Amino acid sequence: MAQALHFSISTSTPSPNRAFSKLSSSKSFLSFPIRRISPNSVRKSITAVYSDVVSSTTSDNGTGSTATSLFSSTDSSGIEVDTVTEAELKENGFRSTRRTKLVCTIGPATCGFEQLEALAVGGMNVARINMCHGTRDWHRGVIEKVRRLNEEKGYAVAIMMDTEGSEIHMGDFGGGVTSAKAEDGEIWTFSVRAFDSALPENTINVNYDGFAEDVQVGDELLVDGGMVRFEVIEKLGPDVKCRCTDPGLLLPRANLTFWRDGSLVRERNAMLPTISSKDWLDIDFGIAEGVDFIAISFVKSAEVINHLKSYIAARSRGSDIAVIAKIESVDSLKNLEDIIQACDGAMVARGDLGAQIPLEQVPSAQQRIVQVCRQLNKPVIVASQLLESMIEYPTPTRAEVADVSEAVRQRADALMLSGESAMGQFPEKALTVLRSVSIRIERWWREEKRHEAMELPDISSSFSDSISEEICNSAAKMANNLEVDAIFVYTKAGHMASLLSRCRPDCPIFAFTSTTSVRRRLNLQWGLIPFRLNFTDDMESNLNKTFALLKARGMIQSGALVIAVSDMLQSIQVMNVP
Ligand SMILES: Nc1ncnc2c1ncn2[C@@H]1O[C@H](COP(=O)(O)OP(=O)(O)O)[C@@H](O)[C@H]1O
Ligand SMILES: C=C(OP(=O)(O)O)C(=O)O
Ligand SMILES: [K+]
Ligand SMILES: [Mg+2]
Repeated sequence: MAQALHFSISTSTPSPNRAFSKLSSSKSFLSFPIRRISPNSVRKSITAVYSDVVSSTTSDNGTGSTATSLFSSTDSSGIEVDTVTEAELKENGFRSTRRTKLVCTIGPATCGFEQLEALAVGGMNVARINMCHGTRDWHRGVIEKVRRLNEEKGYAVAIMMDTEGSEIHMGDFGGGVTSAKAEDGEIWTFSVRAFDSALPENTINVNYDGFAEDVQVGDELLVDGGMVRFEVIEKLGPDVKCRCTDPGLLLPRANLTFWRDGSLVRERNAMLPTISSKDWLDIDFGIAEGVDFIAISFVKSAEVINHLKSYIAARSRGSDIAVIAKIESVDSLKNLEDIIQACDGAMVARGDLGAQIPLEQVPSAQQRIVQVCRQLNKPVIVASQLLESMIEYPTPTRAEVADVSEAVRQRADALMLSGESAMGQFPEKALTVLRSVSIRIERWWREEKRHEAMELPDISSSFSDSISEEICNSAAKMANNLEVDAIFVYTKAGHMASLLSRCRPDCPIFAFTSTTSVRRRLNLQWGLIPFRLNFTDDMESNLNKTFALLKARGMIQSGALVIAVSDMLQSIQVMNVP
């Protein structure tokens, strides 16, 4: 098969601008010669066409839901983008758009339509529902409201369903009790008994039947990774009596770990399946509801991810639910590379991770997970306790702001709120803190011109993929060197968009996709501004159409310098907006 690369230059109407002076004065920013076709030409479009690839690249599986946003329902040839991004682009231009994505856990504090809308306005890209809590009907209600929000108001908020996993945790308190305080020295009973009426005082239900057998007198029992600690003092049949050694607040369904002689007791845990029978029912629910992401708790190995992916593929033909591996156990760290390779994205689930490894090792684990994900081109979310104090207080601690900054500086794809948005008193304020800290840090490194020199390994498995990868690496580098205003990528399944995101360029990446579900999924990835747009294989007409639509809405201005990349034509073009 002939696999030739052809480079061509196209020309268009002259207009004096920055690009021209840059292009004509630059030494040679590309390794191949650029032939001037017309001395008058100002717009140069350098196109590398690899024709054999056109048909074999990404196929558009799944048509996605037929979104009828207010902005497009009257005109199928229109462009769909959310009002927040539109306003941001109009007011601040390209460079100031936020690159780090934001995930909010939805709970009682945020499950109303107006509350969800306020989060969307505040920059929520993904709504997470945690199947540890609430009923399926409750979660269905949230999904419906997010869908309605997307359809009525033009958002593309994606839904992530997080499974419970089969780790050991406390039950609900019953009787509408939402928390309990354990005081120093108090005796509490942890029981596997099935209580038919209200729980006796200072009693906690444990979900794992083997609990009373597994623990030993003298063991240390950690609630929620050490937020509250107990010492086991006596075993009485199904009841385990414990003395509180570190007081604190007990929350329903908090995770339990037990430690013996300073190490985590894991033998029995290891026999529990990663995906429990309840999780499978929740997964069926997620597939039926068409969620965008399914996050799997306590992943131990790549096999479980592969298993789930083939299950989803068989169950939902053509759907593109992405599987997110939660890295929150010792085993998941041991098998990190294999797990990341197998999944579609990962979460640094610091809550449980901090209960399984010493706390002082969590930051280096986070750094490693973020780096491996970036190298293997999988989106990564940094989660848990980012703004924990904001569950109760309207301002974050300085330490929390520093932690958020560090995750942004590591160029994680996304930051996540848990309790802060699910049941805290200041969900919108917490989101505002994530947003403003992200924007500030991102601006800072652009001002300092800190391009990151991370070694990105080749990850392609075919020659065609290698071309896409090289094009994206080059386009991102060109974008930085030429200081372009934006990269445009026309992408069917989102692959080219994610390869560009992986390079973390200085400018935003406008990702145009014809599929609503792909648009939602791209919402999790760093630096991507996903638009839904019908486009063809004719790049010239795609670009003209895009420029016209974006200009009409005031989202770009004439003269802006843009690099366009496409996965149909495998091309790079540099041009000014006419
Ligand atoms: N669907 C829900 N219904 C009720 N409470 C919830 C729900 N989702 C989350 N929460 C509350 O928010 C807290 C933080 O959420 P999250 O971090 O997702 O769970 P967990 O603390 O179990 O790891 C939970 O402990 C719980 O109190
Ligand atoms: C995000 C986490 O998982 P969950 O909230 O489901 O425990 C975590 O442990 O940090
Ligand atoms: K969970
Ligand atoms: Mg967890």
